Amino acid sequence: MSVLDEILDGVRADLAERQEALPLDRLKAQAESAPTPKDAEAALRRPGVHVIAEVKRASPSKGPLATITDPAALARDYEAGGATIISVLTEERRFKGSLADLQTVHQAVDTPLLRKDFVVSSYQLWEARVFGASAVLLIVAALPQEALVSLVERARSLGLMPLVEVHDEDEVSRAVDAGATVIGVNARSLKTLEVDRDTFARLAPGIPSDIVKIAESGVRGPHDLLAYAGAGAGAVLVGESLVRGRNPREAVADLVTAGAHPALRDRN
Ligand SMILES: O=P(O)(O)OC[C@@H](O)[C@@H](O)c1c[nH]c2ccccc12
Repeated sequence: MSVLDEILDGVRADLAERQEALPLDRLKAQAESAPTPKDAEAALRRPGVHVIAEVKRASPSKGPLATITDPAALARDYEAGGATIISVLTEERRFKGSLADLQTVHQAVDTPLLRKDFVVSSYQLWEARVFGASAVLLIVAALPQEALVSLVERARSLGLMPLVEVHDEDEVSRAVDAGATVIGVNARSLKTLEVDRDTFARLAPGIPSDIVKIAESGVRGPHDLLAYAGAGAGAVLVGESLVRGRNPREAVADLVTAGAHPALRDRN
C-alpha cells in the first residue's frame, strides 16, 4: 500500500468518527454563522510571486518538524512577514494537524487560510467553512475524476477556492478538465515522498496560462522561489523551512521581497 493510500485510510476512519459525532445537517447549520471566506484567488492574482506559508508540525517523511506550541503566534509571524495565504495542515495522524489549529489560526489573523488535508468528502468542505478557511486543497491523486469534479464545484459554491494539486502530466489534464483555476504542482511525490524540484518546470508549460500556478514543497529560501518564478510560478507553498528556521517572520519577509522584485511583478 502506498503512503497516500495509508494516509487516506486514516483520514476516512477519522472522518467517519467526526460524522458520527456531528451529522452533516448539524454541521451545515453551524456554517450559517461561520465567517465569510475571503477571496484567496483574487489575492493570488495580484502582481508578483506570492508566498503561502504553512503551519506544519510534522510530515510522513521527516516525522516531527518543530514543536509548535503556539500556532497563533506562528501565523501572526507569517502574516507580519507578508504571506498572501496561510496554509494550516489539519490531517491528524501523519501531519499532527487539527481543525483546532485551523480555528486558532483563524482567530489570530486576517490572512486567507487554506485548509490543507486529504479531502475525500464534501463534509470536509463544510468543516473548512465552519473553522475559518477560505481555500481547500484537493489532491488529484487522492480522488476519482467524478469526485474531483464535484468537490471543485462544491468548494466554489461554499465560497472556498479549490487549490488542485498535481504530480504529473496526467494529473494536470485531470485538474484542467475538472475546471481548476488554481493548480499546485507538488514537488514531493506522495508515493515515494521524494522531492524533485524539477517537477514544476516540467509540468508548468502544459498548464494553460490563465490558471494560477503554485509550486509546492522543497522551498529552502529566496533562491528556490526565484527558480520556481522563472519557470512560471505565481506562488510558492512553503512549510518545513519556515517552521524549522529561527525566525519565521523574517524568512517569510525574505521570500516576499524576492517575489515582489519588479522583474517578476511586471511579468503578467
Ligand atoms: O514542507 P515543504 O517541503 O515546504 O512543503 C510544504 C507543502 O508543499 C507540503 O506540506 C504539501 C504539499 N502538498 C501536500 C499535501 C498534503 C500534505 C502536505 C502537502
